[in-house]
Amino acid sequence: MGEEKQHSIPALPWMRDPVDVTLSQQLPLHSVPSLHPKLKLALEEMGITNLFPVQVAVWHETVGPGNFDRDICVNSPTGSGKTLAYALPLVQMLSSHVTKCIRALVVVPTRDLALQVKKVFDAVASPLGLRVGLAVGQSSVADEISELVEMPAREIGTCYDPQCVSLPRFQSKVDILVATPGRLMDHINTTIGFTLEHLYYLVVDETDRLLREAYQSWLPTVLELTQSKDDGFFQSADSFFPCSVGALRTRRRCGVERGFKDKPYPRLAKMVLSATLTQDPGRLIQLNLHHPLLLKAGQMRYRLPENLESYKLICETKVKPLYLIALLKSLGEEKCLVFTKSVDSTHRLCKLLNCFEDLQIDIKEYSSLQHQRVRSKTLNEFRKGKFQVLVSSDALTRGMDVEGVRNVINYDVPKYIKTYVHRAGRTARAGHTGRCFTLMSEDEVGRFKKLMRKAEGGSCPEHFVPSSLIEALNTTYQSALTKYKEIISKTQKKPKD
Ligand SMILES: Nc1ncnc2c1ncn2[C@@H]1O[C@H](COP(=O)(O)OP(=O)(O)OP(=O)(O)O)[C@@H](O)[C@H]1O
Repeated sequence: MGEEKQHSIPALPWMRDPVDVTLSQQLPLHSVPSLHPKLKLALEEMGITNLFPVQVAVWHETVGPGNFDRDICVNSPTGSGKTLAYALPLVQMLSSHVTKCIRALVVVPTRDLALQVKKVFDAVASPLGLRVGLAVGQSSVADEISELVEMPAREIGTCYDPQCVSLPRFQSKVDILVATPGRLMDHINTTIGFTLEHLYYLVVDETDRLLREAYQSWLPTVLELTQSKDDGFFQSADSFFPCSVGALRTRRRCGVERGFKDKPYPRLAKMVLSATLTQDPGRLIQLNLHHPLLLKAGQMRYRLPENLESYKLICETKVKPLYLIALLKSLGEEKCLVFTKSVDSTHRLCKLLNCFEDLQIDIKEYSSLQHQRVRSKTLNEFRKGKFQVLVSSDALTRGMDVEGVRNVINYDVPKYIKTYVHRAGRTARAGHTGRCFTLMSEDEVGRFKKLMRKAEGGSCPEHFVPSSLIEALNTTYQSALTKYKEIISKTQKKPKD
């Protein structure tokens, strides 16, 4: 709740004077200073001709004159291109010195998001000879390990006892690791040969979400593991098996710490990003940021995408499904994402919608109750346009980039502006247009208006569905309701003893 409070002046001094990203212009690739020709080519193959403002600003602070002297915090709208904003400088900076060890770690909150981020990295990293790995628990641990760590050939008589004089040499197979916190911790705790000792860069995407949930203390663990050898942490040989680059001393970027009279010290360079970056000092302190620089879009704390139109649709609660169907019908064949308040509501709504006769709209459910494989399959089919409407709880709100989603519908009014920002942000991405409709009763209008005032671009006129459409669907709705109630009562009937 505390985080949702509107702080007009952030408590942290460095947050009060941000670089306004909206003042940067898009930049054609040929004008991007120092852009590696292979990276330029890779971007062109992705259909990218210009860098977006946030990408230009981050480039300037990392590869450009900023020289990554400060840790970078990015607060820019959904769909503004934050993934490439960090992927491009990381890939360019890592490509100058090729050695196989994990030198960049990107942590994201969910598996589907990690898969999406890896895809972006693959497109730009492989042309520069860099490999990207995944630690997300999509496959078995053994399969994942075999993709990440090169096992030493076992010779007769060798053992993996750390006390043993001739230690086996493990080697990382990847340069960049995209991970979710849970599986990352599994590898840290149990995978022999997995080390973050050589990490230069740490990216925490969807920072506010990741900082809210501690996930077995992943962040303090990563920070501790990547501390300078001078701190003595790595001097205990029995904590880790060395990798083949063990002799190579990681030369991280130097930062000049105040109070140490220009004495440089090795530091892990960090980038943290979100469309709704927390301002809570208690949360941000966990990141141990080095003279952080805030790159922010616009004046207000929350900003909606420029080409997003928000509408409210007022109806009585008991006829919400009918209005939803009428709205979906009126939107024709456009791809829509419908958000509900919970996993249960998603399931119930989907069941009810599928009781409508002759609806001629394909509707599927995406929920955390489903097995990951089912979820990923549903998402892939939705991406490919195999069905039109996906109903989801907030499991899908963060970061997911599905091409062609023209409409987002809030079946339930979001409680917080952050939730609205992330849900609505599944459309109107990368400069495209999009609409977000929120269904609500008269009673909810006041609270919703108050909520929307917290976001830049939060004007929200009323949308009307033609009453003729509502009337035409009413009979079908009544029979769908009856059918739905029958199904529910059947499933709830307990078997007799
Ligand atoms: N320079 C560019 N030119 C054209 N398209 C781009 C460019 N950069 C990114 N995109 C596209 O914009 C879309 C949104 O990018 P991305 O997913 O990185 O946004 P985001 O800011 O991380 O959003 P969110 O906050 O929702 O995670 C993607 O489809 C991506 O391919």
